[in-house]
Amino acid sequence: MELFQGIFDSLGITEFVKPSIGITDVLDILIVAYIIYKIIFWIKETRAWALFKGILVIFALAAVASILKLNTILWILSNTISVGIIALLIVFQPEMRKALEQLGKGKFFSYFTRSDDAGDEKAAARTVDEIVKAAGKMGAVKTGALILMEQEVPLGDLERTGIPIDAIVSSQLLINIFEHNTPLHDGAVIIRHNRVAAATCFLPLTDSNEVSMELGTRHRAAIGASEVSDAYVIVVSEETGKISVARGGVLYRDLTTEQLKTMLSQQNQTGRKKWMIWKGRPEK
Ligand SMILES: Nc1ncnc2c1ncn2[C@@H]1O[C@H](COP(=O)(O)OP(=O)(O)OP(=O)(O)O)[C@@H](O)[C@H]1O
Repeated sequence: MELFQGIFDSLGITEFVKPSIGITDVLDILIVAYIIYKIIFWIKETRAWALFKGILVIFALAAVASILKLNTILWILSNTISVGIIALLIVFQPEMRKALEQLGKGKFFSYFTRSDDAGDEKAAARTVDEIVKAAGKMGAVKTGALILMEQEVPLGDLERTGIPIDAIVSSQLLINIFEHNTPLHDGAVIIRHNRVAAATCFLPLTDSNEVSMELGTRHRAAIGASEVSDAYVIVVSEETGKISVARGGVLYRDLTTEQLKTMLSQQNQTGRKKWMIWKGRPEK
């Protein structure tokens, strides 16, 4: 303590106030640390990571400009920062919207809002089987298809661009929907709570320049939809018959039906795990 007092004396601070840390301060620090951790994690998961690195470069530039007293650069930086913040909000509107939706529809609320159908493991497994069967059959005859399986993030906005169906998922229904030259074949099908909610839905196209040039708008729409939601997006290529899945902005290409089934079954397991945590007992 004397050491600190000596330091404070040398700095001209006469009164040394002993800091007091209570349980609320510890809680406060833990919450802030958790929020910062989540934000960094979110940045790394989205397109914001590249932008974040860009911002760091600008900060480094500003520091150098400030040390070297490069007034013109400093003036430009200080006058563009407010415009830059608005531009960030516009560019990352889909990511921010997704983050807020996940917050609102997150684990806590999903426990209370989970419908019986969604919790029905058998129905979910049957849905996966029907989708896999349909994808395999459509791939074999090169019928193009685009199917979204809704997860936590609601797809209401995308659903409203299509035609409501509200029917139990079956491979026959899916094959029929995507049959060439039929009224419902264009666009995407949305599956919610093991039911076909809508068809002919229009999805946002990704603007990522990392997407292979050989992929057309169906695949770009699949990636785009997976960027703005946590849906599993299944694509069957009309050109090659190959099956792909887009998830979190990543396209997993050229999957076998077994791989597709394994991938789609993961969502059931995630749901089951959540159920176990909240209920405190294993699901049968
Ligand atoms: N934004 C969109 N939302 C929903 N569906 C779309 C969208 N864009 C294209 N599609 C669907 O994709 C079809 C066109 O696919 P296109 O040939 O351009 O893509 P592709 O990725 O090369 O797929 P494929 O390998 O099946 O040819 C359209 O007829 C339509 O059904």
